[in-house]
Amino acid sequence: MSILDQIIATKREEVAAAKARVSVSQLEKQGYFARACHSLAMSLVQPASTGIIAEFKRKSPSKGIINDSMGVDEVTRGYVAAGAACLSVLTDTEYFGGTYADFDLARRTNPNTPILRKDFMVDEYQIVEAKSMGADVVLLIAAALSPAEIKTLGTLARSLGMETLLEVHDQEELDRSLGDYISVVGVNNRNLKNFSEQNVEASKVLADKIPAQFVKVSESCISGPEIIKDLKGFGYRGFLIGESFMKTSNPGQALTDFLKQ
Ligand SMILES: O=C(O)c1ccccc1NCC(=O)[C@H](O)[C@H](O)COP(=O)(O)O
Repeated sequence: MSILDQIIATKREEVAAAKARVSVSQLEKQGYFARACHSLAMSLVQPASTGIIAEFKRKSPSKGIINDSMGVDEVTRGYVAAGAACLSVLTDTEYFGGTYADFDLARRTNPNTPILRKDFMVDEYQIVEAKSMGADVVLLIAAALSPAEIKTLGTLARSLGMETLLEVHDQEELDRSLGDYISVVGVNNRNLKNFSEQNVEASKVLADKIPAQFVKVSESCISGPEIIKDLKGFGYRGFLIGESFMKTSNPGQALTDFLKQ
């Protein structure tokens, strides 16, 4: 069983437990459910946008502990001050050390910035939950979902006013997953089945395969500003970065330094 299969199996158990605790109709009455969302796509295409989607990430299956000493409020405030176009906040606890409380604090700290709920979405319940948490964008990972599941989850997310970030790693995933329920296409440079790649080749290979109407985002393994310059030449407008910032003692400053070079 790959790590992705393990994560998805755990996620299905967690969702079943969450459904037993809080019903969909309760979710629809609470939190930020009625809030209007910010647009990730619009934020990325602004002429002055940095394109950076800055991630709060404590640990990961590929790297282990990255940063377990800093708070989400301090880190995300630093990211936004440095010019992040969007925040990404992990809500998976088991594998990434994120929590719903992290998301809530990021939302309250940064009311005017789009925030991606970074988790493994496998059930419509999580889409409603994301809206009630105050998410603007949800992630749909093609390696973990069938085309029918992507359509169902994406259609629901869009009907609730959120955007969808479709994540693919190769052309087969891209070709079977696109639809009008997808807002933005992200190429994950990391192969989630075996963590083999540590470069951004996947983004380069897929750049001209992504239809022009979708804003392109490159995700993972972005270790320096020169890589962003290179990817911009391939048409990328968004750059999802976690570890490079989170492994420093001041992630906001690390983003500032990235943007200066
Ligand atoms: O990061 C992992 O090890 C990982 C393992 C299994 C599934 C997903 C995983 N990462 C999710 C991500 O998409 C990254 O957190 C995100 O793109 C930022 O990547 P990085 O800049 O390399 O931290």
